[in-house]
Amino acid sequence: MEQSYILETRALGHRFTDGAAVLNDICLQVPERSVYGFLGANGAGKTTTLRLVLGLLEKQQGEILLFGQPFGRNRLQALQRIGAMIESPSLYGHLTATENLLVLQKIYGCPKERIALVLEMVGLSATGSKKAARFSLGMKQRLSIAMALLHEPSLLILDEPTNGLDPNGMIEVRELLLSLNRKHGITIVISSHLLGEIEKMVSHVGIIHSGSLLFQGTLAELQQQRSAGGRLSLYTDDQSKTTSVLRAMNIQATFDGGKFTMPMPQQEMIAALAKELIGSGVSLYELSPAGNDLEAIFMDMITH
Ligand SMILES: Nc1ncnc2c1ncn2[C@@H]1O[C@H](COP(=O)(O)OP(=O)(O)OP(=O)(O)O)[C@@H](O)[C@H]1O
Repeated sequence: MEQSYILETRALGHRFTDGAAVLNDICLQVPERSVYGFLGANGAGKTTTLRLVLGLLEKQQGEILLFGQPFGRNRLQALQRIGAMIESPSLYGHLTATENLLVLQKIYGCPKERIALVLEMVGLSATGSKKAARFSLGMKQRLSIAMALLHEPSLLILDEPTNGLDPNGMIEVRELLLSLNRKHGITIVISSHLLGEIEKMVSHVGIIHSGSLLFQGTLAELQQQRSAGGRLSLYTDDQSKTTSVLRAMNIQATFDGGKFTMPMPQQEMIAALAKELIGSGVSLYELSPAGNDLEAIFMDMITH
């Protein structure tokens, strides 16, 4: 059975006036109830893609499908089901959290009760008469997310919501998004230029570089892709004895920065290597995958 996507783009392309193409053939596939991390360095094309998806930029090339329907035809119905935060949050600094939400509630015409509900969802119920201008950046981000949630969207599109946050603020936003996804079943598309910031919350990843999608799949698939070409790192107390053991076992390794690295051997070979080293009186400090974290995968993909 063909998988259905809550958001799909087909061969999406874009070029700003007089400029070179900034998006080429972007085919995003965002499964329902996923947390989709849209990753790319500054200028890769994330914001442009998301603006096109939200109809904030006029589509030039390709197709956009939202909730299984072509975007152009069902624009308003689709937008009513999407909450978005593109670039920095725009809040009224002289108003409280509730007052900021009241402004939007009147525009959307949604029930007033939603205000207390979304404040609860983002953990801002207790901010009372405090004006938004006096909120921390993390609180401002959460208020913006509350605003995006007011009309009960089933898809949330957030452009770099952790930008500029300190580690605590990032954890706050991450936990909030995870609970929105798990408890309320909201599909989330979140863009970031830092994989480390979002890898703990995403189920799917799309990596964009210079306007082209380099990878798309589950987080596990991304990790597998890396392990296939992975390396093993070895750190011992005795370089010369270790070199002899490696030679005797016919393992090609390089020595750099106090550690040996080698192409990832089969599991049995790793066990045999550990046994041989210990048997030769070598102290084994570390035997682990090298450069296998997601940040390394990401850097590897965008530099090759
Ligand atoms: N209004 C515009 N006019 C001309 N070029 C633009 C415009 N907006 C973006 N660009 C260019 O399009 C490319 C993609 O920009 P975009 O903002 O989509 O990247 P991004 O991945 O969101 O990066 P960032 O993380 O810096 O926001 C960049 O080269 C950018 O300079």
